Amino acid sequence: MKRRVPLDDVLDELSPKENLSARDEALARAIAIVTFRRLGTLGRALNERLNRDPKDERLLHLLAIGAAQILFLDIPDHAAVDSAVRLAQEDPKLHHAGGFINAVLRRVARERDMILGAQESWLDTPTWLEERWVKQYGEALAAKIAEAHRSMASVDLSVKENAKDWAERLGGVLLPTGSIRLVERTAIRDLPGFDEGAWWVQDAAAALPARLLQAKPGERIADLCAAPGGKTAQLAAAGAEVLAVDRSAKRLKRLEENLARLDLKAETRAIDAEKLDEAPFDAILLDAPCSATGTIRRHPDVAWTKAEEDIRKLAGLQTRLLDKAAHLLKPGGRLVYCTCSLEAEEGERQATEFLSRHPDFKRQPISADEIGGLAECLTPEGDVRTLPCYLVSSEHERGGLDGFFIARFVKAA
Ligand SMILES: C[S@@+](CC[C@H](N)C(=O)[O-])C[C@H]1O[C@@H](n2cnc3c(N)ncnc32)[C@H](O)[C@@H]1O
Repeated sequence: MKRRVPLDDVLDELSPKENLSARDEALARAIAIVTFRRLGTLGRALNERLNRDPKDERLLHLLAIGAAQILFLDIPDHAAVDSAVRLAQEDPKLHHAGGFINAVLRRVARERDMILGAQESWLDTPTWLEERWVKQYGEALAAKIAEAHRSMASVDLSVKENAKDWAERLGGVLLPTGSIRLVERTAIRDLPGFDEGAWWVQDAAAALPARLLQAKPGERIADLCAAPGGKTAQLAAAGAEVLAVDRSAKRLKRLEENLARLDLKAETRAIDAEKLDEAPFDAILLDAPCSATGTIRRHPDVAWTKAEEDIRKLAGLQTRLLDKAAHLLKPGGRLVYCTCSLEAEEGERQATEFLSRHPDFKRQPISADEIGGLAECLTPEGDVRTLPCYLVSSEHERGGLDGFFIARFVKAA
């Protein structure tokens, strides 16, 4: 959080060094994720139970991860307390703090019901994001977004074909948008169809942009920010000849591995899309880099590692990539722009400003039928705006959608 590095990157760096087993790594990840998800609740619970402000930051961190396990994970209280005390004892600066940690965490365990009973919608959201979302979505909807971020996201799959059959085989639910939602938590690699590459993990909202591009067999399509390749896979599965571009060679390698498992083909190019020089394409998908505030359910660290200035910088990059995409498109070609952000600067505003900069482009409004009838996800302009509090169903414990903005444009013939 201090270095403002995404949790996944930190864990990727630490796991090999610490030589963790897969089980321990999964536990470490779960503890870190829930600590970020409930950081506000944890901070308040601890503050109210500390009669002095601990000077040592690491002491606070140990208390927070201990309290996160006690309050939100299926870990016995004594194990959570013990591991926090042991970690303190191994630290020369904190070895004297064992008794204090023990007392505070045992009190958290005793007062669990009181802590969990007093939950306000906004407690786990940084103020700067709360202010933005209230301004953009209004008080009531914004509070629902904040509440949705408290729950884990569901696991959704995109299939190459026969979605209905696969939903049955996997014991999942076929969503109106065509994705399969898994009802029970399971190890993905052990599920039928993984080894044969019949499906891939992709949030139901993330599956919409490529579908809305309506790729046809043989069309030449550029996916300008392609890795790790969920959308490239959809375009290739539809029979298009895809050029998958990404600035990161490392992420593009993951895309290649993913496509190999799925037995799908695409040409790949590790290059900054702003520098791409190619003959014009029939269609372009631009899933631009963004603040990712639409994925906070999956990556709760985003809320605490991103800042307002990131949104400004990323919006500038999105604008440049949109202009580049406009240039790379054939007359009559289609462009789908999307970001997994809840912020208007990265979505609605980009679309409006793009149309005023490019009079040769028109918006091609999206209809409810194209997104499984989810009319609540359509803006008055005909763009798509999904939110984590949409598509929640009582049939399965976990619901929701990643927060995406999607607009579709056509270049004049
Ligand atoms: C939102 S992710 C793409 C996710 C991907 N479309 C999918 O569905 O799996 C954005 C990607 O853009 C890449 N990126 C960022 N800036 C770029 C640039 N200037 N040119 C090309 N790729 C870029 C990042 O490396 C990252 O992989």
